[in-house]
Amino acid sequence: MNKNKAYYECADIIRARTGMKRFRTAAILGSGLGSVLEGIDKKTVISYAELPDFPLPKVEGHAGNVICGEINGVSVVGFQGRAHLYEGHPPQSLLTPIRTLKMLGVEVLVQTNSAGGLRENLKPGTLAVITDHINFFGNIPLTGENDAAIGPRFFDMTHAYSPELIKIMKRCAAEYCIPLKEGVYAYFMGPNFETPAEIRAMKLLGADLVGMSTVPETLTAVHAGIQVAALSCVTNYGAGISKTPLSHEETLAESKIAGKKMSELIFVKHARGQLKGTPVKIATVINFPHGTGNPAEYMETAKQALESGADELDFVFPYRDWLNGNRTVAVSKLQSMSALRNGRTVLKIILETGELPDLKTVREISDVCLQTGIDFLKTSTGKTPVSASPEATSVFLEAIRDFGHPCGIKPSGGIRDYAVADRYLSMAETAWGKDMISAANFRFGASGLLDNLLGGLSSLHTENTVQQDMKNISVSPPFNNTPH
Ligand SMILES: O=P(O)(O)O[C@H]1O[C@H](CO)[C@@H](O)[C@H]1O
Ligand SMILES: Nc1nc2[nH]cnc2c(=O)[nH]1
Repeated sequence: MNKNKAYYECADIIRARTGMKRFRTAAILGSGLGSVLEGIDKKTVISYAELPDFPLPKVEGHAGNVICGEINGVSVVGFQGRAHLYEGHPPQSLLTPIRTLKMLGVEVLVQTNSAGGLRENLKPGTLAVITDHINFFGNIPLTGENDAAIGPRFFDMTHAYSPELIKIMKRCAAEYCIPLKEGVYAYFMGPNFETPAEIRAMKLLGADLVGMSTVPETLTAVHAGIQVAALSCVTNYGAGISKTPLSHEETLAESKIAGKKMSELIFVKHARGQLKGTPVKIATVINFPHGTGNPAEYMETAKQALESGADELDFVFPYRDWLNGNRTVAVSKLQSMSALRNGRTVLKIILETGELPDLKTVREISDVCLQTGIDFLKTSTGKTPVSASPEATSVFLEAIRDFGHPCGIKPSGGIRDYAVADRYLSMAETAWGKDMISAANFRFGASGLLDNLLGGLSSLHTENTVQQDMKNISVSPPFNNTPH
């Protein structure tokens, strides 16, 4: 093998920067899907620009970073974005990323892409596993001199997309309730989207999906003996089927939603794996941050989160519906979310009190939430100019007192120091009695607060006493019975 090839050097750089010798699994994240690996453990980010001969993506939605780390203890190398031939890269330049993976020991490559759907059931937002592809464009990375040390001159493509990996993907999707379709991907070089006649022709030929990527990488990986799985996120119907003109903006907007769905699923599941056997609870936000999400999508996300092991859901109340006079719509969305819970789910409702016009509205929405039987009233997302306020918290406390059934409160957003936190805590103690406050009915939502609190506490107590205090907070009973 020719040791001067750039992919040796790229692999050496990745090994040196990460301190990891070998990676078993790799992922290529397509248009708008780059965020899928953001939350992996032991993350190292390396720009493609630091790697010799690595083709740099020139199109929006392809960040151009290698992200390395671990998921559930498995070493993973991910490419945030890819170069496409339509950007003007010589076909052979696409060998470098895949052969770098080969040099790193990668055995399985999972590709993702954004694609057009050619069938009714492949509508925007659908995820589909690729079972095979059609490629009429001869200009692929493997034309030219063959490197026999990597793979043979002629190679078999009968099972280009590993049947074993397809089975595993389908099994995982079923296990985690992810609707997953399948299809044959037709490769067009782009950069134009297809004509309606091309789409009709592709349908006749047996294609289900259409896109401008993935195939060059699949060919290069199969040649190198790497197993390939590929997942399309359908961002639009193909030309002529779609009612609107196609655009990259649409691709990015749709893939952002699906990408979020993919990563939420991966990371709730991941968090459950990491936290197995510990008392730490897993919560995820739903309909976040504006409360204006598509119900079909956020219900699906919530369902998947629960299936993946989430303990708690923080649902943003559709307050804009409410403020626009669509109160019934807002209440029905709340009820649907509440109905999704299993026996142990804790449901917190974020009212976004800083966006509500007055305290009367805070009270009206609090009452509706309490009647729905939710577990916590939470003030804010932290994403609006006004977050938690003592006034809104006081309305929560009154509403819960008047309702007569246990429900917790969670002031959230903008609470950064001990003194402010203490004020909220004192309000709850006055309303409910000091001994009645526990983690089951009083929480803070403030990522910046913990260090400040621990700092404050440790100046008053020894470390052991602090731990004892924290334990006491979480075990003392809330009301006569726990929140439902
Ligand atoms: O396949 P990826 O790179 O995900 O992106 C797809 O979306 C872009 C068009 O909007 C094209 O690059 C097409 O191939
Ligand atoms: N070629 C092609 N690529 C896409 N990427 C996202 N949608 C499409 C599409 O309809 N056609």
